[in-house]
Amino acid sequence: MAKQKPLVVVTRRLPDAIETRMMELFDCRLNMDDHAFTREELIAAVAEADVLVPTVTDRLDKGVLAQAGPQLRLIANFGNGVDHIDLNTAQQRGITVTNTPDVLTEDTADMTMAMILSVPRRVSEGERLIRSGKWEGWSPTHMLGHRIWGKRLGIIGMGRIGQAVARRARGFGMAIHYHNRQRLHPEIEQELEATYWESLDQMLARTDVITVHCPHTPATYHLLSARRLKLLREHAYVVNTARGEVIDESALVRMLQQGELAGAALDVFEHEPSVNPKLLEMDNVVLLPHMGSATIEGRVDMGEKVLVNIKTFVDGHKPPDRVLPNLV
Ligand SMILES: O=CC(=O)O
Repeated sequence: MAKQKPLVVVTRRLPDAIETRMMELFDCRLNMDDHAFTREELIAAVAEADVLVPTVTDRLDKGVLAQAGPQLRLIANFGNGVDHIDLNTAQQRGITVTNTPDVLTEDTADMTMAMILSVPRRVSEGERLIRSGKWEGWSPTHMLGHRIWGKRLGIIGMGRIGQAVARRARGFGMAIHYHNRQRLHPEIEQELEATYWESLDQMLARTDVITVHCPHTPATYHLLSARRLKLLREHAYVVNTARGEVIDESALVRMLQQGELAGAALDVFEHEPSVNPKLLEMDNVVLLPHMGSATIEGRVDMGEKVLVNIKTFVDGHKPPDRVLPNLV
């Protein structure tokens, strides 16, 4: 890199310790009021930056990346998912892309487990009742939910997060089923006592709770389509801490409205930050504002990864968490 200190543009506020270190290492432009960048601001950033540190709220599509200056060599994403970045265009332009895997696995799995428990056991509903001041005391038939123990969990996408969810769910007495492009190594499958379904359709028809852990790619867009959602049984629950786009959200809402599903717990949405208003009216739905990896420890670890990726890259080495160029 020609300049001594590369210009690093960071699109959102990061934990203090990370921003401080970032400013020591690089010539940094931070976003002090933490607003989500507009398209114009993103275009200005890619036109100028040597390194861009975006997040999931920045749509780096073909049009934006087409305006990148030749000096933009690295997009060091703060986050695991890179579906907001047009990887084809980045590849054509020879831009390296990194992400922050591993460090958010356990936090996201914890949140997923909380969501798996929350709808069948009516956690949010109960809390709302107390806050409304209308609770009249315990009764044997009041606020009955459904047992989780002994139920079948269907995991779509058995990567790091899917496996971490499987480990937790086994502790809650759930039977683990999964669908993945590739079958797990037999040793891991055995350790998790997991049943592999090559056919997603077949798994959907046989499980009680479905949880999504695959990335959003062109191949997984609406993987849970209207047709596939219909394969779920009426008592089934759908949990999503991955990406909203993997589920046909309108079809999901229709089914919930018609009582064709028992409930859903959603941390991600197809058109974030908008949430389908019909979901807001449903008691059997738990809604969270994309908080899967939102722990202080996790966000600091993610920031550390971003620092390491940038530093190794500007020092002329291959950054550890490369999404592009592909490792293969
Ligand atoms: O959603 C958050 C991430 O992809 O890290």
